[in-house]
Order: sequence, then structure tokens, then C-alpha cells
Amino acid sequence: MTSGSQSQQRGGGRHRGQPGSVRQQAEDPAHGLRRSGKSSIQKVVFHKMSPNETLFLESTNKIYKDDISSSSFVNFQIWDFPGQVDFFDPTFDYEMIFRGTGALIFVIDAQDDYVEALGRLHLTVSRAYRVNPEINFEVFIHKVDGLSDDHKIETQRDIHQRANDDLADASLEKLHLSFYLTSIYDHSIFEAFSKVVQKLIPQLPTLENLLNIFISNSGIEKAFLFDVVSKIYIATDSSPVDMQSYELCCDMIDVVIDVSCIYGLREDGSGSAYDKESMAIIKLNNTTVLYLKEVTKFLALVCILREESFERKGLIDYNFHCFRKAIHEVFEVGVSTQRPAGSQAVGSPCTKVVALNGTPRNTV
Ligand SMILES: Nc1nc2c(ncn2[C@@H]2O[C@H](COP(=O)(O)OP(=O)(O)OP(=O)(O)O)[C@@H](O)[C@H]2O)c(=O)[nH]1
Repeated sequence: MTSGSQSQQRGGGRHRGQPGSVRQQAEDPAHGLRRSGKSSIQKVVFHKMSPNETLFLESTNKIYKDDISSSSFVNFQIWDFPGQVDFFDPTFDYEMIFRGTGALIFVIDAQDDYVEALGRLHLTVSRAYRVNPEINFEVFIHKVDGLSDDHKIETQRDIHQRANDDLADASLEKLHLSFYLTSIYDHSIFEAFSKVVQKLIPQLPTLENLLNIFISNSGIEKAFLFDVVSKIYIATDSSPVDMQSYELCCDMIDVVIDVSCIYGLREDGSGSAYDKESMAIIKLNNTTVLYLKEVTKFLALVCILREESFERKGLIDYNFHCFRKAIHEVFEVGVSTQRPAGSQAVGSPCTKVVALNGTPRNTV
């Protein structure tokens, strides 16, 4: 298995009549050694597969491209490169793949001997960097559920050190690697993916700013803007994220979607489990309130606040209304500055495209 994946972003597509459904587009080719967990990550994050089911996944034996575009704000194309494929084979056009890539995720199995994986990481990132220095290089130190806390930190330090030493030896100090400890058995994989995706969203500072204004005027403690299908948070306010809050909000999305699937669809099964009407309030027994509301076809705002702040629900609802409108405007403005469809070179997935904020951006 090859460990690692590349994700790419292009300007989002426009969906007329659905101002909130403008999406970021990304491609995410995964590389890494055999059985490092690439397909599992993809299935768990984007296809709601339960982690235990991944035990039965067969090894990928050809390049597999998965388009998440129809269901998610993040219009990912994930490319899973089987571990046994030598993608530096001269017949394999890696330049084409890397030229427009936004991010490359390299998955290392932390439960295995990672010396070979480090060699492969170095080869992959150095080649990719020479083709496109704009790529964000992300290293998932994966399967850390099997390690003790001390062992996790030691493994991360060791991988970090060796990978950067290899880069320094090759005079590639400018190539920056980001490291994440991940597992499909907890929320760490969603958190890591959230951070990777956030780097690809040009409007992130605006979104954070809007969230800051919203929470400070509404007495809210923490707010996340979630891609509902993947439970990736595409933005949050600037207060630090603690894993428990994030997990609580992820669980709320699951509850809302599950209840809606059971009781919210029409009798003939038509309708959608998540739509304009979607909203939920859950009061916990520790004076905490969870508040979820639909923002766009793909995005939901999930907030955590204290019971006493929730007494001003009218104010929160009004502020939310303003926030929702602003989010729609952010994406509307971005889209109106995009090139007209069809202006990209035919057959070239790596053409320069205009991102949602109107800035030209290379994507892979
Ligand atoms: N303990 C643990 N096992 C994991 C994790 N992620 C994946 N696995 C297991 O690792 C094995 C290999 O996973 P795959 O997703 O098939 O690996 P891959 O990288 O796609 O492998 P190739 O298709 O051969 O390239 C499976 O048995 C998974 O259940 C994890 O976070 N923790």
C-alpha cells in the first residue's frame, strides 16, 4: 500500500438557485505503503463506513478515483493509489497529477516499521514539490489507536525528525511537512481532515471572522461550520478547539441525521434527511446546550453554549439569520468572480482556475 494522498482544490462549482450550495472542489490522491489505511480513511470519512468494517476491505490494486462531489461542500476527488503501484514508473504521468494538486496526504502506518514509508515519503514529496511547490504536504501518522500516549509522541517526534533530516540532506528545507496523529477509531481522522481541507479554503479568514462575530454577540462558547456528510469542520471561531467539543458536535450531527432518516422522510421514502428546515436543540444534563441549524445544502452550524445564554434564544436566532445571509453572500461573491464554465483547457485537470475569492490558483 502506498501511504499518502494528495488533495486538490479548484474554484467551487455554481449551483443556480442554491446560493449555499457553492462548493470547494478538491482532488485527493492517496499514496502510501500497502495496508497503511488509505482506503479505510476514505470510507470512514466520506462513506460512513464503520471502522470495524474496514477490516474486510480488500487491498486496492488499481488507481481508484472517488468523486465526493454530489454530497459534500468539499467537492473532493480522492485518488487512492494502491500500495504496490510504483507511481514513478515512466509510464505514470505524475506531473499531470501533481501540477494542480492542492494538498498531498501521505499516510504512514504507525504500528508498522516506518523506515520504508519514510523513504517513500521523501521520494513522493520531493518529486511533487519539484512539479508544484504550492502543494500542502500533510503526513498522517496513522493507526495510533494501538499506541500509548508516550509512544505516540515519541513516534511523531521521530518521524518528524527523520523526514525533515532527509529533506535537509536534499536541500529541500523550504518544503514544509505538517504532521497529524490519526486513527479511524476516534475523531482524530476527522479533525486532521478538517485541518487539511481548511488550508484549501480561500475564504477561511472571512468564515472565521463571521463565526467570531456571531458567537460574541450571541453568548455562544464554541461554533463549528460543518460539512454535514463528512463531519469535516470547514471553519470554527478563533477560540481553541478541544476534542471533546468537536466530538460532541459530530455526535449531534449523527443524531440529527439518524432521527431525520427515520422520522423525517415522506412515507414513500422520498425527501432529504437534511434540508432547509433542519435544526435541532439538545439540552444536556450539565447545563450545556447544543444548537444546530442548516446554513446551506451541505453546511450546518453547530454551537455549544450555556443554558443561561440560551434564554436569549430570540437573539441567537436573529444573529444566526444574519450569519447565514453573510455566508451565502461570501460564496455568492466568490462565484460571481469565477471564470465562465468551459474556459478551462479541455482534457487538462491541472489548469489554472479561479478560486472562489477570485484569485487564480493552481490545482491538481
Ligand atoms: N488499528 C487501526 N487499523 C486501521 C486503521 N485504519 C485502517 N486500519 C486497518 O488497516 C488495514 C488496511 O487498511 P486499508 O484501508 O485497506 O489500507 P490501504 O492503505 O488502502 O491498503 P492498499 O489498498 O493495499 O494500498 C485494514 O484492516 C483496516 O481495518 C486505524 O486507524 N487503526
